[in-house]
Amino acid sequence: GNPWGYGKQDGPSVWHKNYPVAEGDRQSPIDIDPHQASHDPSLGPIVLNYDKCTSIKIANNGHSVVVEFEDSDDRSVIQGGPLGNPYRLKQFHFHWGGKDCHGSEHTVAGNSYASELHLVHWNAVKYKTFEEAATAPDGLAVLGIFLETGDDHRWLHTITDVLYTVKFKGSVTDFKGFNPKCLLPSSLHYWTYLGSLTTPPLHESVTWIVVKDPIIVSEKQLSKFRTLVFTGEEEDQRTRMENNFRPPQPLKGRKLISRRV
Ligand SMILES: CN[C@@H]1CN(c2cccc(OC)c2)S(=O)(=O)c2sc(S(N)(=O)=O)cc21
Ligand SMILES: [Zn+2]
Repeated sequence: GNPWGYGKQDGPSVWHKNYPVAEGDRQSPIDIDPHQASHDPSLGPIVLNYDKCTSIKIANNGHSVVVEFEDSDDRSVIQGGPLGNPYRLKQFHFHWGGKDCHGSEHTVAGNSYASELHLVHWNAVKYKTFEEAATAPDGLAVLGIFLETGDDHRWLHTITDVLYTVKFKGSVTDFKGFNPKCLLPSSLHYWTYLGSLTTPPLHESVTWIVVKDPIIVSEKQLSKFRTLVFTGEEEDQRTRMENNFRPPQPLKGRKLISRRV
């Protein structure tokens, strides 16, 4: 079975037993209090160079649905903002709830969104491999985008229409030609802080960049994520994939910085 999950026995409240860093000083997600954020005028805009990005496959890893990218060169990078150099896009995935009232990992003034999209990037300037970067304090940069329910999202269909092909843990499907730029809101006003992976191994290696404006997706599109299961096809247990989010963690004195566009 899974070494960790989101259930009673293996969920976020017991992760610290196998991953003691869960109680560390820079854990994620956090509750974002917009009034606590300091404005840093020297903080520039986030720049996404995704025009040459190459998506490869979509997979169910038993925790979420993940779209993987070719990351053997600098064809798709994020830079600017708090980042000292370009970080390569490796994958994106989602977290969502069983109902629309919760599902995001970061919260804003205590409020949850229905889902949260994470675009995971790594510092290939300083580190030779993703795995090495994933354990370094400046190794990863994750762009977080909130999803709120409302009208249909015109591009999310490209993903929700193929979710039935990755229903079970371990399933993978070719997924080429998808550019995640179509999943971003128009304004990239963001908050940034130093944190961690929100899943085991919970490495404290992430510069978080959380975009303020949500994208709007329909309840019907979101419900398709809940047709995935945490379990493998060979298992007799079918556990619906939902509520795959970690609750907010203590800020422990960290500075939250905000950048208005
Ligand atoms: C299962 N969860 C993912 C684990 N990953 C991973 C894969 C391979 C090695 C490794 O550490 C050495 C980590 S990851 O870095 O791609 C990320 S980022 C992330 S989130 N929610 O904080 O954005 C979750 C995961
Ligand atoms: Zn995530």
